[in-house]
Amino acid sequence: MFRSGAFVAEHVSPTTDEQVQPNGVDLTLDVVFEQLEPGYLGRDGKQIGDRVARPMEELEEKNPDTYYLPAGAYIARYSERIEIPENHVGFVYPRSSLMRNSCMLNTAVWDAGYEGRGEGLLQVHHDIQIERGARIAQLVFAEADHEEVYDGSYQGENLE
Ligand SMILES: O=c1ccn([C@H]2C[C@H](O)[C@@H](COP(=O)(O)OP(=O)(O)OP(=O)(O)O)O2)c(=O)[nH]1
Repeated sequence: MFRSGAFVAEHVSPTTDEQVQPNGVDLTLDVVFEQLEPGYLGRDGKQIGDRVARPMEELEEKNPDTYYLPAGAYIARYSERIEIPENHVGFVYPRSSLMRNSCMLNTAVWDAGYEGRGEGLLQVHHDIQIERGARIAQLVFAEADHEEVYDGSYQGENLE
């Protein structure tokens, strides 16, 4: 069973009322990165290729914190700290308005016990402007059995 947005919100911080949806919680954009160097996935290890934060365009004075993203692939970091509670698994979907603007967020599985500010693959198929802090995604929780909790290399990532 999928949990309510109100339940998900107990595990996402900070959140505003606007972010809490019937079935999940909207996540907002913090930083957009562009990968510069090849990564590596081996049988025993992995490496994330070097990346650089995209500059923000000062398009208009009233709206300075805006990314102008030409078509391409980017890594988007979410602003919110997320905890996946035991007996749950998390999934992130793109916000429909992102998709309707010819862009997509590709995401992986969020494991029980994970805590951090995670990332997603932002695919831009048509140039788009996204303000820092804009809602781009939605996190949902499903109940799930598991034996252990997450203890991988991304545990606690991007928490200051
Ligand atoms: O779209 C996603 C999906 C997951 N995560 C977070 C939560 C998840 O629990 C963690 C690790 O994901 P995964 O287990 O797929 O990573 P891995 O590549 O297998 O690395 P490791 O074995 O170090 O965990 O990354 C994200 O930030 N974005």
